[in-house]
Amino acid sequence: MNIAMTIAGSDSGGGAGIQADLKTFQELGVFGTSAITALTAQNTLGVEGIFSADPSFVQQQIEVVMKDMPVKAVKTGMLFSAEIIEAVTHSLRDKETQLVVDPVMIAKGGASLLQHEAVTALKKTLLPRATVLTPNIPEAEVISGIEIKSPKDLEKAANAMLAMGVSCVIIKGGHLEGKDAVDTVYFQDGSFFSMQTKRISTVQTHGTGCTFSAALTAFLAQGFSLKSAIIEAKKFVHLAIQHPLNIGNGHGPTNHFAYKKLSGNCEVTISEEREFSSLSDYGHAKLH
Ligand SMILES: Nc1ncnc2c1ncn2[C@@H]1O[C@H](COP(=O)(O)OP(=O)(O)O)[C@@H](O)[C@H]1O
Ligand SMILES: Cc1ncc(COP(=O)(O)OP(=O)(O)O)c(N)n1
Repeated sequence: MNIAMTIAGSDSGGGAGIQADLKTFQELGVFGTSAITALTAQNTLGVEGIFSADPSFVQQQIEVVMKDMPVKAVKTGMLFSAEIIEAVTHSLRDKETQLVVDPVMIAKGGASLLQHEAVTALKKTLLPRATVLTPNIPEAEVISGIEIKSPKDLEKAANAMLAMGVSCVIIKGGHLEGKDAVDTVYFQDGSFFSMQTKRISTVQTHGTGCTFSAALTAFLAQGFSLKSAIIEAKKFVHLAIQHPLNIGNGHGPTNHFAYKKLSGNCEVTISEEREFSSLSDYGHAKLH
């Protein structure tokens, strides 16, 4: 049995965080373990409370699991503070496991899930250890310090993040407008591809980033190559958005059952064209 770990915050509403990650692992046939960094009191309308875990207890959760079980891939989500980021980095120091860092900063409702001063710790300690970094556009701007207004800016921001030591950067395009949802993928060796699905018009998008990074982690734990794991994760999140469960009165959760139910049947267009010539509407996409 392949084992994965999520190091993230709990979402009491079940659509994001630890809950989304474990549901995704389960649907993909991977045994899920977890280290909880914070509890949130949250529903589809927003986050009403945050209770941080003690950094030493986050470290203990990771180390107790890892000394007993062969965890093949790890993802991080909400890490909340510099102290928790340092504890996580310390716990993973001698481990060879692949690491997906989803640099969760702000929830859809506007609540801050990462303290402002923790960004430096994220960049200096955790990113050099990461296999893949999965920022959305606003997170990519904060981490890279580059304002993203065009596809050229995306590349500049990705290069700035690759220079921090991460092996692969996926800049997610959920926050753009345009008829397609385009994510761009950059590697240390200079190679690149973009992946594109039809943008779905919906408010049922709570936890899309968590679900995408959890699916990527699950495919890596199963031994998929990095490129195929990324593409399958895109299919998983697309189908989860496309077949909503319609729960709650705000941004509802995505449907983690859809990928398995539909046997992963989803069209993704892959392009290695850096000039985005095949992504005709991308240059016109507007940022939120
Ligand atoms: N409306 C949508 N239609 C199709 N795909 C989407 C939509 N919104 C987000 N996605 C996809 O979901 C994944 C998560 O992206 P995003 O929503 O930007 O992350 P985050 O939750 O971190 O803000 C990406 O693969 C993105 O392209
Ligand atoms: C506990 C917790 N972790 C992460 C998030 C944010 O998840 P994300 O996938 O980025 O989704 P949205 O906030 O954009 O819906 C969260 N809300 N709670």
